[in-house]
Amino acid sequence: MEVTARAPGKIILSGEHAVVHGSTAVAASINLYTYITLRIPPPSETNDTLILQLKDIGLEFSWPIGRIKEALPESNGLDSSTPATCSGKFAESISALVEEQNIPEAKLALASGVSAFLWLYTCIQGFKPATVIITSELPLGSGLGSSAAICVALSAAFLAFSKSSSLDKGHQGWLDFGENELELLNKWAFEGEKIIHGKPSGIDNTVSTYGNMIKFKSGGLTRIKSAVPLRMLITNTKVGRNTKALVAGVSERTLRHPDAMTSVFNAVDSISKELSTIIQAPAPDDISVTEKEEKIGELMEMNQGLLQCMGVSHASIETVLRTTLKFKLTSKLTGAGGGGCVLTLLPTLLSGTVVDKVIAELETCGFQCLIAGIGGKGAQVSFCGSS
Ligand SMILES: Nc1ncnc2c1ncn2[C@@H]1O[C@H](COP(=O)(O)OP(=O)(O)O)[C@@H](O)[C@H]1O
Ligand SMILES: C[C@@](O)(CCOP(=O)(O)O)CC(=O)O
Ligand SMILES: [Mg+2]
Repeated sequence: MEVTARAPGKIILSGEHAVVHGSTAVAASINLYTYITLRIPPPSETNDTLILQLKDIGLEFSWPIGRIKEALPESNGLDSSTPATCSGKFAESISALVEEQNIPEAKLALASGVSAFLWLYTCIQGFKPATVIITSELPLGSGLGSSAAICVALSAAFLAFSKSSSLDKGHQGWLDFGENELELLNKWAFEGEKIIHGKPSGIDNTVSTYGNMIKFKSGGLTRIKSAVPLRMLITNTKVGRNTKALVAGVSERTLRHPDAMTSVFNAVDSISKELSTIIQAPAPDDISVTEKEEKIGELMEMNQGLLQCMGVSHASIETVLRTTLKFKLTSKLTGAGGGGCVLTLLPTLLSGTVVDKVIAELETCGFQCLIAGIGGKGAQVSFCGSS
């Protein structure tokens, strides 16, 4: 039996970090995906191992099923239709299973992703031998939601073969999940994100699960649709950072300055609500499109200022802001900040020559630029390999 699942990365148009503290945020999926292939051998095969291959990273991990049973005896009693949190004893046992794999020092950041894999696999699939292969088009730890995409794709692949799945296994090509199944896989993915992020808001796994564009607040989503296509340049500063540490840093600042930070979060909430209204408003002609884009740019600039207040900007991000401003373009960081990726709004009437010049200047700083498609499909599976 074999299934491949895919889940997209995302950009946050406004509201990162503040969304962890209850503010509204707006996010969209992008057309870069993480793929998970799950191969369950037939019962006649005697291989009694769980294998995890990180294809593009060139690493393979494996655990004898007996070792997993010994470390996590209780996880088999969990029910795949009731998402469970990996805490206390479970978290210690998962860490021990990951430590035994001796992940190379330089790749230790992967440990939390491997932990999320083990948790989701044992809870949803139990103690079956299998091979799980991960590939990703997303840069890891750059603000494009690779952690959420892996958790959503893992949950999608594992749930596709769970007892409760009603998916048509004879379907050719990519298959969408039904509403109830999406809700369940989003909840499982959130449990995986908790292992990687500590205190995620849930926006990343939600937009990766449902795709398109969403407004998100305190765990609740509203699907939104942009009335005009949005074009964003994504610049990867290639400065590595870790979402968990940045989220914790903002929480510590909030403890030190609760009143000031509450005001910052309230301002972000207003920005996100206004942004979502503007994005959805019809723009019948070029003038109204331009006016709309100017407002979006201004709101992005205001959000960036507030992200600086939260302490999550970085010298590399400031370099991108200064460079794009020379071309009268507005930018903001996206995701957790501290390096990672920056979004630059590319107005509809901006000429291709200017775009090329901005990209060339950013690339001379050592950054990497891409223009991703915004707002595609969310989690999907294919029972006959990827298509
Ligand atoms: N393809 C993958 N394979 C293994 N781990 C992954 C993969 N994608 C993401 N992860 C996990 O997610 C972490 C990055 O998540 P995070 O710091 O939230 O940044 P982002 O979500 O913006 O990429 C990685 O360090 C790793 O633990
Ligand atoms: C900073 C935050 O708002 C987004 C983090 O996104 P990313 O992991 O940097 O892609 C955290 C969250 O909402 O869980
Ligand atoms: Mg993440």
